[in-house]
Amino acid sequence: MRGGGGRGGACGAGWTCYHGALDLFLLDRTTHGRVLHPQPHPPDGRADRPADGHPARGAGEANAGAAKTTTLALRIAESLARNVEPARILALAFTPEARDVLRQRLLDIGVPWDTVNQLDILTIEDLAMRTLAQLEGEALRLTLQPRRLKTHVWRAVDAVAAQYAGRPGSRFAELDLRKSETAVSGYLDTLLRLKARMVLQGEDDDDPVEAAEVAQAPLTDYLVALAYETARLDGEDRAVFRTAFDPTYDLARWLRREPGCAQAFPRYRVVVCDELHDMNEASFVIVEALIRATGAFFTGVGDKHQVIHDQLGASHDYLDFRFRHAFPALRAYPLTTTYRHGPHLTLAIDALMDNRGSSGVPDHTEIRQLHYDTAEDCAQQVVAAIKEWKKDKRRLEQCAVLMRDRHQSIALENALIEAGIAYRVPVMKGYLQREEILFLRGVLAICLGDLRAVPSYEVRTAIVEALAAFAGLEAAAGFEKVKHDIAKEPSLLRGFFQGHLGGDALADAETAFADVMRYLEQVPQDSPAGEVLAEVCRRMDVAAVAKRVYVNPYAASVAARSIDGFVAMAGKSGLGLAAFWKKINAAEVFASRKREKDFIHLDCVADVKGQEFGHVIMPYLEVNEFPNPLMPARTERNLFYVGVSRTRQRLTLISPADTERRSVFLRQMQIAAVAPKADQALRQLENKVTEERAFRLYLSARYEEREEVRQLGAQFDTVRKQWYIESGQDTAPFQRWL
Ligand SMILES: Nc1ncnc2c1ncn2[C@@H]1O[C@H](COP(=O)(O)OP(=O)(O)OP(=O)(O)O)[C@@H](O)[C@H]1O
Repeated sequence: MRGGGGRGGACGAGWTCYHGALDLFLLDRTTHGRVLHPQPHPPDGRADRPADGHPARGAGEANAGAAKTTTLALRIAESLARNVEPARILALAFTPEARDVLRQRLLDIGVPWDTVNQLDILTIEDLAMRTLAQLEGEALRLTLQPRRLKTHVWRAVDAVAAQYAGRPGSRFAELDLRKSETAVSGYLDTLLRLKARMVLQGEDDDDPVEAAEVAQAPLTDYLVALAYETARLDGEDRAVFRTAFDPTYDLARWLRREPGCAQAFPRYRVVVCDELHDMNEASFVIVEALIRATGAFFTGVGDKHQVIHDQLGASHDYLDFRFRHAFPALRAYPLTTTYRHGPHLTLAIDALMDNRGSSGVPDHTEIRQLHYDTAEDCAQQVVAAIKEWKKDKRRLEQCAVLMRDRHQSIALENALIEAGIAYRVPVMKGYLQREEILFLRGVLAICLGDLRAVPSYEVRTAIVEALAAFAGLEAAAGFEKVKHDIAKEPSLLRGFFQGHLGGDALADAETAFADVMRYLEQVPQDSPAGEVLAEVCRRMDVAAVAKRVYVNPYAASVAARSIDGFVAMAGKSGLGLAAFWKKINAAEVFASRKREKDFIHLDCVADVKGQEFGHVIMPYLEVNEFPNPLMPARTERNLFYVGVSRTRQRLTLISPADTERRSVFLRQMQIAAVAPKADQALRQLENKVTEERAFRLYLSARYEEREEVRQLGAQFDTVRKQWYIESGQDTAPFQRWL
């Protein structure tokens, strides 16, 4: 049973390596973050050993890269080595990205593929869906888009109006009931917060005025939330519809009401949970019930500075005291040394977060700063930073461009395409495939009568969907079928939308799309693309349409900025409609080509939690971009921290040439001020390594030779990622690697 996956040079050996790595990890007293063990003994009853022997500290210091995920992977590997069946091990995370990183880390430390596949590695939402399906006897279906929830919110508003409003002298007389896009978004935000915190009472329970006060929600929002939930649950246990997070909430409700439901959880013996800083009340109810019902040995890790989902009720309270309160036998171990980057970045991050951490990596992690005047200039700097990395003979796949938001990707993607640099966009779609841009592509396709030029069937379908969403036609009868018909036979596109011109759907639509269609009918095909798209946006008042489509003002503002960027790009290209259409379709072919190597990652910071890259490039570090003024200041700082702390070897920060316009975070990192202290810390680490080297002989063995050297008695240095033998050891068997 040998390790299947793994990065070149990482542990990569089989079972015994788990013990080797685990022992090394446990004996090393410089680890980081926070590890919680509610039960004192692992499954086989052997006394558990603390990560660093320290008693729990009050608030718990935490840094990124302090081996939290690795600790969980090792805990699982250790359990497997002690013959716990894989099917009785559960690894939990809060986001799909964190779940995938945990899975990859197991492969990295050498757990074989087939064993990893037998483990349950789930998000809490996955677990909730699976358990609810079992309790309810059928698979769950989710409604995912907020705009589809709008009618439910409107009905809830009507229900509240019918029940309370206008009662003279009543304390409900001043209810502020509205149905605008902004109001709907506000109601949905409050609803999510109330559910995440589990503070929404039943309709017949307490006095709603008092309940709203306790829940710290405006009375109107609270009543709308109550009416919405009453309709969603239809007075029954089973939900009439569910959107994201509802499975977690519904399972938590079941468990509170009928604790016996917890018997539906499989009989896990070992449960680990990553990113506990993302925990909210509903998730906590589930995890607590799971631990109690199964009696599993639990290990959880978290870092309070990585709380970026506070709109979902995430809080470090769970990490700090809720677990301790629920499980008095819990033991907490601080993890305070990062193994991801050297002291220069560690100390700059400490200055940013007002934290005290240290580094265990004897390397000078470079922090480079570049500056720009315009968005395009910034994108060119990104290209230059990538080329420099390549020139230094580093792998492109180790390079990630991390943005605050997706609207920034237009200039970046164009610059990458122009420079012939391949890129991957794992969570965030490339800009050409995002809904608001698909809408504009749809406009071009109608104008030129050339949807056929889009090679992918899925993208053609998505274009028709986006056009319908922006035109307010999604709900038109038979649209589902029509959408696929058009994708199969692209020539139907124009006719479909023209068909609505004289008819009722478009004429009555709340958007000005009918006017746009009439404009497109007569626009000359050799018109400049930028002008046509700008006119379409003006006629439609596209910012207002984005608010209707995306409901949430923040999401709408990002979409509107994305559209502005695309129209500006069309204008700057100076191309006519046909030439611009050809150019973007060719760009899409380039961007969506599948590649196994020689590509960089392009993603939003919020979506790369848990991951790490050799070179992190953070562009557009300017006022009004990062921090984003629409979001809470603390969350923005945490998000920036998540971004910079993904770095292993090099961090490139790109900000405006004008110092006034630079992001406040750059100043807060105090990069120059901490450098002398970092130099000193680095020297100490290097001395330590030199001392260790006096006792170690490092081997030049390659990854493929790991088994051979291991069997001959070599050991693996996880920091240097290199095999070695002790100085007194017989060197004869190792001559060819010395
Ligand atoms: N004992 C160790 N010695 C050397 N390297 C280690 C050790 N433990 C972990 N690492 C390496 O340190 C890096 C960071 O580890 P890991 O991803 O587990 O940290 P984390 O605390 O989960 O990070 P984050 O929360 O920021 O995502 C990884 O590359 C891992 O292989």
